[in-house]
Amino acid sequence: MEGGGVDHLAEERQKSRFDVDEMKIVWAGSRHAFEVSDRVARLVASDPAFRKDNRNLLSRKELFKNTLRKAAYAWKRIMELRLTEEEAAKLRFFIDEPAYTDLHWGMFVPAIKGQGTEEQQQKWLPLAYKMQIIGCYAQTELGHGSNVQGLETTATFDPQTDEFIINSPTLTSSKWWPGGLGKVSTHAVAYARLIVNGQDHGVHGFIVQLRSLDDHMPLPGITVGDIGMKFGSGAYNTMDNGVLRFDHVRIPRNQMLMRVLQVTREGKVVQSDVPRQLIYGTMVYVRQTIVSDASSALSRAVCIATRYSAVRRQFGSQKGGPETQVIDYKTQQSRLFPLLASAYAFRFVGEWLKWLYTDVTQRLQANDFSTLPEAHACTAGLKSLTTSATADAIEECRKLCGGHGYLTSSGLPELFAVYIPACTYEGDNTVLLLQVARFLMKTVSQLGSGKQPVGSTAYMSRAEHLMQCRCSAQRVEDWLKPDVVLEAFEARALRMSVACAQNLSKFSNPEEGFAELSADLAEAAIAHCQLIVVSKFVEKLQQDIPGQGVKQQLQTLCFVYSLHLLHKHQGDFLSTGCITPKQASLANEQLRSLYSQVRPNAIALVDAFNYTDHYLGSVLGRYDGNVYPTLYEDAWKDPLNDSVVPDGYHEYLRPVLKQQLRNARL
Ligand SMILES: CCCCCCCCCCCCCCCCCCCCCCC/C=C/C(=O)SCCNC(=O)CCNC(=O)[C@H](O)C(C)(C)COP(=O)(O)OP(=O)(O)OC[C@H]1O[C@@H](n2cnc3c(N)ncnc32)[C@H](O)[C@@H]1OP(=O)(O)O
Ligand SMILES: Cc1cc2nc3c(=O)[nH]c(=O)nc-3n(C[C@H](O)[C@H](O)[C@H](O)COP(=O)(O)OP(=O)(O)OC[C@H]3O[C@@H](n4cnc5c(N)ncnc54)[C@H](O)[C@@H]3O)c2cc1C
Repeated sequence: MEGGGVDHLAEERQKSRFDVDEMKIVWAGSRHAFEVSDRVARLVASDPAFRKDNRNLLSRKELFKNTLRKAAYAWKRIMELRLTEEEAAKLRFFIDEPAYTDLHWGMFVPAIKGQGTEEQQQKWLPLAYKMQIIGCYAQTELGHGSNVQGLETTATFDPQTDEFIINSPTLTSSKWWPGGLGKVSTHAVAYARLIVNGQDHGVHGFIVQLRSLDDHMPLPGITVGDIGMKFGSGAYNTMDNGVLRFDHVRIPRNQMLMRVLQVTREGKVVQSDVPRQLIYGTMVYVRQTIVSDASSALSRAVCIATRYSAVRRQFGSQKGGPETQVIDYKTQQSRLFPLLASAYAFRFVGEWLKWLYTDVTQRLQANDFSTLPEAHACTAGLKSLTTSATADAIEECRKLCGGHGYLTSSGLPELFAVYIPACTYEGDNTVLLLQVARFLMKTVSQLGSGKQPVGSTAYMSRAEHLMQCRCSAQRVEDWLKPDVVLEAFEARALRMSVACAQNLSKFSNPEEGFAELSADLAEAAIAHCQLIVVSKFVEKLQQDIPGQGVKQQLQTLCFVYSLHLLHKHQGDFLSTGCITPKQASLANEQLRSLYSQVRPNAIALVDAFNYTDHYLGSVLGRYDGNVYPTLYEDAWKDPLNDSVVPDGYHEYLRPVLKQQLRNARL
């Protein structure tokens, strides 16, 4: 992608045995998606307004103002260039800076679309689309985040005035965390307990104006501000996560989002035939997008670590020749290549999840709610699995880059700091796994009742076979048979779920049992989610994939992903009797051989992500591999090097040195 100087990785690029340009298209999802992405990436990289290499040097105030500037400029460019929604989303992606716009477009707008009536959508969406109002998603409170039903903010209907009174009755009911709330949003979709005639109808969404559209001052009864610095110096501090308190704020009745439940002028509460879980619908949408984001963050870290591993040399010089590239160490390969394979695996499962989400949305519009539980379980489970794996992987990539990985200029510390809250926001990952476990226990309990499991649990319909089958792998090559691998993952997932269900049945109180067994249940949920990822990778390979050697590379990566998981979790596979110790050892032998096949293609496989140097933001991951001179030059740019003798020398250093001198003389 980058052009110019000497390419230190040219030799590596020549080693590859597949058509990188075709792989770029597979990675992007289609030729059209590739072209859009490539064009917008170049647009951002070439515009100095989107410079980001100074983020760590700015104070919080400067950083935030800089983000406001970028967002305004981005919006201006979107208008000037008449960018489509797809192009605007790519623009945001390559600008690579969390901002209030994420919550406006990613949660406020979808909440109104998903939970508002036609009339409400017609009123609010045009304003939001033109950014004449800016909104956030104010659900979490100081006292409750995971337990949404435990929220304390109230929305009490006043029949006299046809209004709701929004109130924060306690300190713990203060809204806490919503992005874009602290300093920017003019409006919020705020979640509050609906109280009508003294009766509590649970949590619902309300559109509340927070700030004046004239001078941006908070409206009467509103207390609002930023919650303070977060992990890392630049990182997520570009976002104004906020605190919000309501003191009996009045809003018109028609600002309650009423697709699920209506409150009439007379104060009658009318339940529509839409299930109340739709109130959680925005979270389902965002969890789905987070899975695709995981493959982006992971591929970015892997790209940096892979390129640098090919540049970096340590030990092994023969007769004064060059030392060994660290990428040639088997330990480096066994740590790095599964992460490379995971990036591709998450990409494909993300594509599938997007399809599933689109499908469920279309069904919901036609009042078919049957696939909602499946969509919830898949989005929750895959969000949890992919974000946990990605957060761990970014840190692993830092370690794979040795000492230089710890430098800000490697790009990895900031990526880590920005990424890790994904394990918490949109649902704590453990809480989400337990949602999947509930879904699995329900499915297992219905086996044999005549109700056929469908979708991601369809494999459970072969329970009789999967509970007793023995893995057929007898030779190393057998682990390259998709059916053999898939069956091992299916049997493991089912047996772990069934074991949990059997243990649960020993408890007279199911909720007590669920709490007691929750650690095992979370593991069963992970096994199920890993199976989904493996099976979607295998399905991807059944498609027609053009390009010389492209499909073969993907096959290799698919087996690296699967066999690496099998090796890592071999305790599960062995204890459930899905494979024997001998078969585990054969699988590991196959894995080693696959690493050797990945090695010559590694650089080309990360080039296929088509990341610009601007987006990567890493000296170690530069396309041309020209790492050392750039590291050296960059060091001198640090403000500490502005003066040869540091500020503070005369006050704090010289006296100490002089003191030592006197002591030494004594
Ligand atoms: C400078 C740059 C400028 C660029 C400018 C460019 C401008 C233009 C750009 C345009 C494009 C931009 C695009 C941006 C896109 C960005 C994407 C967004 C980014 C997101 C950032 C993240 C911010 C974070 C936000 C948040 O965190 S919001 C808060 C999230 N909170 C949670 O997730 C809470 C977790 N808790 C829960 O979900 C629930 O409470 C619970 C499920 C854990 C428990 O709930 P409850 O107690 O009610 O439930 P039960 O366990 O009893 O279950 C009851 C039944 O309901 C089912 N259920 C539960 N949840 C759901 C669900 N979600 N859907 C369906 N069904 C659900 C259960 O299964 C139970 O069912 P059953 O009864 O059948 O068993
Ligand atoms: C960067 C960031 C941005 C955010 N943006 C927004 C936003 O825009 N809007 C918004 O409304 N919110 C936002 N949030 C809030 C976020 O959604 C919550 O923090 C998240 O849902 C987790 O909830 P919690 O903080 O209550 O965690 P807790 O539930 O208090 O979790 C603490 C610990 O308890 C464990 N735990 C909790 N319940 C259970 C259980 N039932 N079983 C087992 N273990 C359990 C968890 O696993 C965790 O280890 C944001 C958060 C962050 C960090």
